[in-house]
Amino acid sequence: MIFIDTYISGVVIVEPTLHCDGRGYFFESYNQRDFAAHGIATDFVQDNQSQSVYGTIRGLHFQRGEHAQAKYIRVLSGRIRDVVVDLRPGSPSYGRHLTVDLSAENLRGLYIPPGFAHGFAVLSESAVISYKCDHFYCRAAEGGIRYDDPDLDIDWGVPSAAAVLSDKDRALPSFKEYQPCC
Ligand SMILES: Cc1cn([C@H]2C[C@H](O)[C@@H](COP(=O)(O)OP(=O)(O)O[C@H]3O[C@H](C)C(=O)[C@H](O)[C@H]3O)O2)c(=O)[nH]c1=O
Repeated sequence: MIFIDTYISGVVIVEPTLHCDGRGYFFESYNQRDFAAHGIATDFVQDNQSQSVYGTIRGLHFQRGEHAQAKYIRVLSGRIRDVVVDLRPGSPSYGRHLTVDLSAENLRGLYIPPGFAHGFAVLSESAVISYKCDHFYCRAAEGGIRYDDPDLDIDWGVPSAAAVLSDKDRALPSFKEYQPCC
């Protein structure tokens, strides 16, 4: 697998090595040794999977403090625009965001270290994503920032009239209002 560093330190695109033959293809979708060789120590404890219809925006979410999660996201079907916002105190890219389109066609994965708000928008009719987390879900530690925050000004690739969000996400605070600590 090939690791592509991005302009936000620690956020890495992962391109698998495909092995094709007359039956189809095979690739290693995750390899702890290869991640470590790229300087990414991983100890994932939970796998998540979600399916969403076109226009769904899930996020921007994070877990606070000791519950902060590193994630490794892949798309099993469809296409998404994945978005990360750097919330790491003191980071030179604090408050900057990165968008990466991931799909079942490009097979790209995205590794996100702890300290980021994460979300994605579904650009295809439907999308199924699968992602690894290195800390367990903790509802009490959940936080978030609204997807349409004017300061972040994120292009989700979905017209706002088509956006499908949970009530929880519609009620998230702005970047200015969110409380980063603890
Ligand atoms: C995240 C999570 C949720 N849940 C339960 C809680 C709710 O009853 C239900 C749906 O949760 P939620 O609406 O928070 O799901 P998403 O909007 O997909 O949240 C995720 O969206 C963005 C993209 C993320 O990166 C996070 O992993 C996560 O916040 O699943 C669990 O049981 N375990 C979990 O790990």
